[in-house]
Amino acid sequence: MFGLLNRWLRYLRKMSEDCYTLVMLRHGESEWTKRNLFCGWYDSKLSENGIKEAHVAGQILRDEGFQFDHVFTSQLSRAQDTVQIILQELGQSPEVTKSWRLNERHYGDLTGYNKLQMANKYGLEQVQIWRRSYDVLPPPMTKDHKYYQDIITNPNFKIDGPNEDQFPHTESLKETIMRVLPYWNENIATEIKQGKKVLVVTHGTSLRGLVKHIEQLSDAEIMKLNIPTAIPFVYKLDANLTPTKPRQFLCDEETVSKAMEKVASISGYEEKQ
Ligand SMILES: O=C(O)[C@H](O)COP(=O)(O)O
Repeated sequence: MFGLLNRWLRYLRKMSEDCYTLVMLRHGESEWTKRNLFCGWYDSKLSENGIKEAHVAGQILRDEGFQFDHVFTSQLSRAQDTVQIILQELGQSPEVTKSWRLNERHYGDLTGYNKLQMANKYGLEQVQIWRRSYDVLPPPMTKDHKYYQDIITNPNFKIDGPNEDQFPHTESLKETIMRVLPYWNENIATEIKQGKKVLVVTHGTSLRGLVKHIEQLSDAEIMKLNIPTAIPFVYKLDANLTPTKPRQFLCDEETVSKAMEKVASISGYEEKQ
């Protein structure tokens, strides 16, 4: 009887121990983020500042002694270029896997428009609903949209999909999660459970989807989260990939909260038409 109880207690203790470490980060600032434009599936490059941010992220990971076996990223250059810079700083060459399923959410018809100008046109409240609500879709991108051809013909989106039926014309966080989660379960979670040291480098909304799932946040809680560019954050996970501690950003609290405020706000740059 006692033997059985002891074994059961040992099992429970083991389940709540840190088994795995997962590191995630959002790519460095892109040219379009700098210009305060809705970007989504448009393949905007890293800005000069974004390149610097990626170097700093790599240096932080190097100084903290992280070694990675497998990096997962999206099919968008701003994330892939961030990965290359980080690996250069780390002096490591782990396997790198890219998938459209980790792309930023598709921002529909808003793509390419200035966030502040959209707030002036539709009201700040509506723009914030499009940006942060769980399931309100931005208006869809139609074929006559200025950036439709650029996006639909991106050769990177022909490598592992999406096929025609899967190609989005707009996405909320809910639709983003619906394509990110199967990829997490089938590819990323399986690697972590095999003991591989995994780094995930993606985008604001695809990361919010992953954070929502990992931390089991409610629809209301995730609306309040803004993920800063290029600040790595770490999870300690148990055998079921449940966090044993709160997510930890590898940066001082003040810098993280300022960077989060910057992401939340759209009061910055307004383009001259
Ligand atoms: O696609 C974009 O415009 C950005 O990556 C995220 O922008 P947001 O913070 O307005 O969602």
